[in-house]
Parts: sequence; C-alpha cells; structure tokens
Amino acid sequence: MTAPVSVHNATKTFGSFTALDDVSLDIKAGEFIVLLGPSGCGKTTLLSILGGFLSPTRGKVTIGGKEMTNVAPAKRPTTTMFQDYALFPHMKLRDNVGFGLRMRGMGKTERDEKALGFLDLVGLKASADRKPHELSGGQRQRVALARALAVDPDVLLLDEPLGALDLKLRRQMQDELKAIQKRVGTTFVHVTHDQEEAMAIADRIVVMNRGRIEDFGPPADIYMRPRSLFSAGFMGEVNFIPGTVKAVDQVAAIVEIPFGTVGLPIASFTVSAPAAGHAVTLCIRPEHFRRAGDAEGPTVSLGQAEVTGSAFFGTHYRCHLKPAGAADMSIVAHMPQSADVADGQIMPLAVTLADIVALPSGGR
Ligand SMILES: Nc1ncnc2c1ncn2[C@@H]1O[C@H](COP(=O)(O)OP(=O)(O)OP(=O)(O)O)[C@@H](O)[C@H]1O
Repeated sequence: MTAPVSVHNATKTFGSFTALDDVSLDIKAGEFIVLLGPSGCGKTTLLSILGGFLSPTRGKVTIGGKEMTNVAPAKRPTTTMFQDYALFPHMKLRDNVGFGLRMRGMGKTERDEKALGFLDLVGLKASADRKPHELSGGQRQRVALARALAVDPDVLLLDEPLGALDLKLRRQMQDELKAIQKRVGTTFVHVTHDQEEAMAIADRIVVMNRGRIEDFGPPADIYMRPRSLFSAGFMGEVNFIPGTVKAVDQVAAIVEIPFGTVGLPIASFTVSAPAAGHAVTLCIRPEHFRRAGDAEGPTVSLGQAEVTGSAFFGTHYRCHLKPAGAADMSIVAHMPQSADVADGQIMPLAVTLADIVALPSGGR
C-alpha cells in the first residue's frame, strides 16, 4: 500500500530551541523522498513527527488524507526503520521478517508465506532458515528492510538506514533500495546527510538547514537550479561569485562581478527577479567552466584566468584558477581530460549561460 503525506506549518521546539521551523511539505503517494542536510538540521525531528514519535509544537501532519498529528506510532500506517535496526538474534530470518505479522495475529502458514515473499524481494529467500549472526552487515540490513515492509505500511520512514555500512556496500545498497522501492511502490521517506546517497535514490530531495526547508525537488533540479546558496553548496562543489545588478531589461540583466561584467538572461535568477542595485551571487559548478571556444550554446566570457594549480582526476583536471583583475579570487574548474593544462598557463574562460544560476546574496 502507499499514501501521500502532508506536513502543514510544523514547528518543533525543545525549550527555547527551535528544531523545526514552520515546515510544510507535500509528498505524493509512492514517492521516494530524501530528507538531506547537515547534522542537527532537523531531519530526524521531522521524520519522528511523521512516525508519531514526536508531536509538533504547532502544525499538523496528514497521511493518506487523514489527520495523524497526535496519533500514536502503532496506530499510523507508517513503519520506521532505524539505523540501529535490531534483528532478534535467536530467530531465523523468516521469523524475524514475520514477527510484525505475528504481533498482528496472522496465522503461521500465511505469515511464513508472506515472510518468504519479502525475503525473496531482498534476495535472501534461500537464507530463510539462517540466523542474523550468519549474515553480513548488508544482508542484515536487507532483512530489516524486509521486516519493515512485511507489515505493509503505506509509508516507510528510514532514518540513516545505510549509515553503518562501509562506502562500497552503501553504494550497492542504495541501488537495491531504490529498485525495491520501485517494485513495492510504498512511499519512502529516507534521512541522510550524504548528498551522493540522496542523488542516487531520491525522486525528490528535501534540503534542510537549521530547521527549515531550503530546497525541494528532483536531484537534477536541485543540482542545476538550486533555490538557495546553502542548497547549491550542499549539493556538491560550487563557485560563488559575488556580483551587483547594474541594469535590467525584459530579457536580461547586466551583472558586475569582480573580474568583469556579464549579461545574464532573466531565467538565470531562479528565486527573485533581478533589480538594479541588488547584490547577487552567481553559482557556477566546476564542470561548467570551459576554455573559451570550447563552450557550447550561448556562452558568457569571463575573461582570462591563470592556472595556479591543477591535479589529474582521471575523468578531468581539477584546476585552481585566478581570474585576471581579481587577485584575491580563486575558482575551481574542471577541464577535460584532453585539455593541455599547466600551472602558470593563461586561458580564456567561458561558461554556457544556461549553467549559471544567480541567487540573492546574504540570507540566513
Ligand atoms: N529531545 C530533544 N531535546 C532537545 N533538543 C533536541 C532534542 N531532539 C533534537 N534536539 C535538537 O534539535 C536539533 C535537530 O535534531 P535532529 O536530530 O532532528 O537533527 P538531524 O538533522 O537528524 O541531525 P543528525 O544528522 O545529526 O541526526 C539538534 O540541534 C538537536 O540537538
């Protein structure tokens, strides 16, 4: 089963501290949502409010269109899978997975059949008679997932479920988790502070910071068209170039930056329309810089820059560049593998216009 989830203006305070600050969110049935943000930003608090382990100080939660704000966890159509998922050590996997069904009074034959079906889903049917200590960390994690899904929640809440796994296994489990979610169609809300994990699994990512939602959208949108400087910086490496809007007409704005003047289409301003005098920050990902002449489509020239350092990364050179006329600025740019990059070299820089996002400077 599956259900949509809505959070309406939820605030959670602990004494004088506001852990969640007026958060609203609409999740569609069957979506894989990731709550992403640094430690302490309120991800677990929001997940706990969805699961019923915490009540919001203000605001409300609906699941499947029904108000759930003060409904106990066991009475919600949700299951929460914690990072330190505890399997019962003395029970076979089939009994671990069937445990929740037993608690709900399901008979042994039916329960066993269902448990085997979910073990099959996570690729462990052949191990149904083994016990947890005979499994690897990744396998135990899969059993925990099978157990959580066996009770047929409308919404599965996952709190850093891959946090205890090593990096390689983590990446593998991300792919599996996504594939399983697509097969069962249950709404998943998954907490992580790992941006790559979020991109690997999410249909939509909720970027959180200091108790608020900074950005919400598909991974590619958040990466390419971030709606806040925090979001841009959290979703991978980015260069922030300060600027001032000098003039605006109906199609473009002229922005003065420390090493020149650029004309940007209005569409580059993703959050608020540009106005003369506004301080803006141009966000440019390292892979979007090109040597002038190599850039595709309509481009903006950023003048000459000196290579002050470079390292070969296999797929590209990662370069530090100093733009002419901006002695105290350093830009990180990726140049193609084929580029002949050397320290001290001067290169004319350009960026495809569509790859520049201009956001209001300042903020929280
Ligand atoms: N019961 C509590 N009493 C007081 N403060 C709390 C309580 N629970 C959480 N907080 C505070 O609220 C803030 C948000 O906590 P939360 O656990 O939601 O963060 P998080 O984003 O999940 O972080 P992490 O990735 O470290 O788990 C933190 O500053 C935390 O110290």
